[in-house]
Amino acid sequence: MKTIGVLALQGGFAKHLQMVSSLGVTAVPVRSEEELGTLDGIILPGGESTTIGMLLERRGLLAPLKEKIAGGMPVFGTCAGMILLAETIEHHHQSHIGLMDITVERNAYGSQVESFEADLEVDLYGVSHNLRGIFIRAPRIVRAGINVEVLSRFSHAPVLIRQKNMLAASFHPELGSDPILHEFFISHVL
Ligand SMILES: NC(=O)CC[C@H](N)C(=O)O
Repeated sequence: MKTIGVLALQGGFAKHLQMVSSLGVTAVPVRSEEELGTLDGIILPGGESTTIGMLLERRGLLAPLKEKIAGGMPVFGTCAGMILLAETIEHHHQSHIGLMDITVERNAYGSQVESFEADLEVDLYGVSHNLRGIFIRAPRIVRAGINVEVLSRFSHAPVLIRQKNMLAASFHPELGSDPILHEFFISHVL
């Protein structure tokens, strides 16, 4: 039986826990280094990336988490979780994991229309799937390195990407009704 951790320091971790559990997989909140040890994979939720990064550092979790992911632990970062994974965050100096070969711009989809939904086509290895993407003060991927696979785009920018054991979305798949990306993470990335 697989166990998926959901980083539960701040932000939208509850819906991720629910979605993973609804797929019949054990989901546990993660708040300490000890809790990292027993996981098959981890989800980094949306929220405020500066706060999550600061709490990761304060709790001594940043270095061990980075080490685990660099060592191959599967990770799925959504929104702020994707920002934490990005190698470069434009215009901001904040604590982050920095292992994905991407540059992101925080809150990049405009300050007036801060949140929106869009119909996305996601390409899950030959199987194309329509998904409603919920974007909440979402980051934009402004650069993706050659090792980064783009699984979906919205208005030309990648919004769902994979680099080896790391999957990331600039939107919130846990807030929709379709668990396809959680299923994909569990079956293909794990
Ligand atoms: N929904 C989200 O996770 C928003 C991310 C947030 N704007 C940040 O920069 O951290």
